[in-house]
Order: sequence, then structure tokens, then C-alpha cells
Amino acid sequence: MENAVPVYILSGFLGSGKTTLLYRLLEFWKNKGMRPAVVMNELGDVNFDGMLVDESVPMAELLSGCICCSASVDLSMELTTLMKRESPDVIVIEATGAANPLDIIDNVTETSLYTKVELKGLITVVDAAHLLQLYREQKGATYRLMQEQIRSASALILNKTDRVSMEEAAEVSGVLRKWNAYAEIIPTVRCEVDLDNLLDSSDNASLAGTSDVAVDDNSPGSKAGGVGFSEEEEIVAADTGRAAHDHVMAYTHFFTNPINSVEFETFIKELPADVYRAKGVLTFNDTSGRFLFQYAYQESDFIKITPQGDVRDVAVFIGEHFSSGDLRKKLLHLEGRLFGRPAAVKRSL
Ligand SMILES: Nc1nc2c(ncn2[C@@H]2O[C@H](COP(=O)(O)OP(=O)(O)OP(=O)(O)O)[C@@H](O)[C@H]2O)c(=O)[nH]1
Repeated sequence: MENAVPVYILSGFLGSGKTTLLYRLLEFWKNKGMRPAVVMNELGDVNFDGMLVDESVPMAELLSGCICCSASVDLSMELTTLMKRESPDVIVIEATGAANPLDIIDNVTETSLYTKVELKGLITVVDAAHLLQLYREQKGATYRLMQEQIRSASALILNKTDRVSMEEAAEVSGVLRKWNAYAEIIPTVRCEVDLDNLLDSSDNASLAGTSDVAVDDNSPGSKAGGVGFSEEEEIVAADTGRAAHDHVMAYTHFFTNPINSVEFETFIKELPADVYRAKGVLTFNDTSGRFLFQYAYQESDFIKITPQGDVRDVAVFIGEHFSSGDLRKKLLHLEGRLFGRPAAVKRSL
């Protein structure tokens, strides 16, 4: 398509390294004198990842749900508006880790019928250690979703290879090849990759959405199923009209008081295994400044930040079938307001 703006989709399960790759891509394009724009999608109510993106990068946010489930009009509208308002040279869509990429491919290709955008590639980032663990167990909704994200990719980043041995990296690489015969597989730590090569290989590979890859209609990302709300807390349904990722849930906790950093680290170490991802902005009472906190599969990171605008202390916990009530109690305890009025939102996705 002549003069169409290239669009790349970043896919990959929660915490695999999509945002890490996004930051690299943005720097790469800006260094080439290009104007990239981003569509960011988060399961929670807050766009933590956007906080570290340079303000010069135009950004559209789709919060509190998953683009693959929301009416395609949401994504199409954001793309069209970004095109008109910002005239970018390239657009990246960072999907939530629970997104089914085939639905997003559909949305983008549909948009390209009336807006000058062209889907160039779908880059899937894989957490080597997490996939290996799921592959050995060979079951679960997350496993099937990851499989779909890998199958649909035009390029595969095998990330977090620092968390596996060389033999294990080779084993996971074999799994990726088995599920996707065409995409280049690039092993990385923190998504450090030759980006010219990545984009070239992605551009040259075909996308599963336009080829004949088999898709399991009962897969977790497919549009089916309602969600029951049973907790007594304040509950906000993302949009009951939307299809749901019924295995994935998010709990958002708004903090009123600063907490102790050591106690918080202990709380994080004791998180149930079913909580596989958490992010937040926090103020501690024993150290100065504010922190962007990240947690993925037993590893946590704290980065000192100065959020723009009025950002409350808040943390989002994402996982499967965990007790948000238990997390809430522990967090209220850390805040010293166990019997205070709940300031929490539970969302089923
Ligand atoms: N050990 C290790 N950690 C990594 C690597 N790449 C990223 N991380 C860390 O993993 C966490 C998640 O990385 P993100 O880039 O935010 O992952 P994501 O896929 O965008 O996460 P979601 O947006 O929640 O789906 C962060 O704390 C990163 O610093 C890696 O290669 N090795």
C-alpha cells in the first residue's frame, strides 16, 4: 500500500518483556529522525508503562480491558485519530499480555481498509523460563494463549534467557519452532536485539492472520463466556457487553498511606503463585521519592520516578483465580488501616 503508515503489534504473555522492547523501538525510531506513535493497552486502570515513555511520543491509551475483546471500533478509532492528529511515521500497538493477537490483526487489517495504515508485523515476546515451565506441564489456559501468541508471530523474541540454562534455551527454541515454522527466533536478555534485523525479518515473514494457521476456537482469548462477580468489594465491570478472559483477573489497590519498603518486599515474596504480574506506583515511609514497581514471576524491580501530573499511589495485581480479598487485607495491614473503608477495585476481565 503506497504511503501507508506501518503498524507493528507487540504481543506476548504478561510480563514477558513487551514494554522493554517498546522502549527500545521508540529510541531506535527517534534516533532515525522518525516520529513513532503508540497505542497502549492495559488490563488495569492505570497505564504504568506509559509513565516512562518520553512525552514527545504521541500515545493513545486503551485501559481497563483487553483490545482483543473490546469492540474493534475502539482500536480502529484510536488508530484513525492518531493518524489524523499526529501524522506518525510508524505506529506500535502494545497489546495486553492476555490478548489474542488474531483479533488484533483483524482489527488492524479492517482499519487499513479506510485509513492509510498497513500491518507490517506481529512481534511476540516470550519469557523463556515461563514458557518452559508451562510446556512441561502441558496444560492450562495461559499455555494455550501463549501458543496462539507464538503461532501468530512474524518474529519471535525469546526473552529472559538469563533465567534459563543454555540447554533449556535450546529446548524452548525447539518448542517455538515446532509451533511457528516461519518466524525468526531471536534469543535475548532484556530484549536487546539488532532492531534493523528484527524489523526486516518481521516484515519478510507472513502473518498468521493472513495464512492458514489452525486456531482453537475454544482458546482463552476467543470471544466467549461471562464472568460472575462474587466479591463484596466495590466492583467495576470492564464492560459487561465485552467478551471476557475468564481465567485472568486483576485487582487494583489504591493506597492512602505510605508503606514500609521492607514489609512490602516481604509481601511481594509471599505473593501466591497465581499472581504472576504486578505493577504500581508507591511511596515508602522509610525512603524518599516515589517508585515504579514491577513484578513478574518471582522477580521484582523498583525504579525511582517522578510521575507527571496527579498520580495516586496504586498497584495492580494480575493473575488467575487468586483471592483479591486476601491481598487487600494484607495491603490494608501494610498501610495501617486494616479496618478502614475499602479503597479497592476488583475487576474481572
Ligand atoms: N531477568 C529478566 N528480567 C527481564 C528481562 N526483560 C524484562 N525483564 C523484566 O521483566 C519485567 C516485565 O517486563 P515488561 O517489559 O514490563 O513486560 P511486559 O510484557 O510489558 O509486561 P505486561 O505489560 O504486564 O504484559 C520488568 O521488571 C523487566 O525489567 C530479561 O530478559 N530478564
